[in-house]
Amino acid sequence: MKIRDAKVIVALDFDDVTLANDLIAKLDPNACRLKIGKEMFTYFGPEWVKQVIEMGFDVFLDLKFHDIPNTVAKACKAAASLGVWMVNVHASGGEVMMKAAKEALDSVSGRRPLLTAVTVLTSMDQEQLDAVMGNTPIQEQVKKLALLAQNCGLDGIVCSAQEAKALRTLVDPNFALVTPGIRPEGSDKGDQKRIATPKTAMADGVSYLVIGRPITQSDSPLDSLDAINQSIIDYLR
Ligand SMILES: O=C(O)c1cc(=O)[nH]c(=O)n1[C@@H]1O[C@H](COP(=O)(O)O)[C@@H](O)[C@H]1O
Repeated sequence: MKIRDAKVIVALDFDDVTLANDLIAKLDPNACRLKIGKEMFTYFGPEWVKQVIEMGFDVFLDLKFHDIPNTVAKACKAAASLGVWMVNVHASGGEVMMKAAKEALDSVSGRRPLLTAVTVLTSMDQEQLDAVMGNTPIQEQVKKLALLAQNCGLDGIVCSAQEAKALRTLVDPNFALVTPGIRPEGSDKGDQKRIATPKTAMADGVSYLVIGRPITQSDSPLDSLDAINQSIIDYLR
């Protein structure tokens, strides 16, 4: 199924590159984008990332950089050299770090990856956030980091779809809301806490839906992706 400007980013969290490549070979770059995260990058490295990009896919390199500004800036530049479509940092790294990342990407020649910032991980609920942050409501923390990221010139944030509706009234219309924790009706939550269905996420204004296990671990990943894309098309109609 081909859809224009694919909204689904399939999270490839495999420890076996053959399994990942088998799935990628069946996927259509017009029907989804791909996310390569810490596990696969650590096992299979930048050359494999380049191979996936050469197959025509937009790749979100999800390494969630969080370090001193100089280190994060250089890491972002390294990510850009691979030709990735999107790269992310942790917004809690702060203003100086995010601006350094943005400046580093602005200085690269050719296509510059989108730069997004993780706000509050979708695996966290209020109780977990309280344990690290004191008593700040999740929604408020996400809003604060979203505005900080936007003011630093980033292209968007990673948040849960549960915050999307409120954020849409706050951030620029083209500021990307990238939302993991997407669970089609009836699928297993796993370790995700702040979840939403693809349809609700779209209705609440998200830009991209990051979906891993509900697709990659399903009996028929292609059918699962098609069903999600169809629900998005139905919503957009
Ligand atoms: O940055 C991310 O992509 C991310 C941020 C976040 O807050 N929560 C989150 O789940 N992710 C990633 O999104 C993917 C979600 O995968 P599933 O839970 O299998 O759908 C994983 O690869 C996570 O690393």
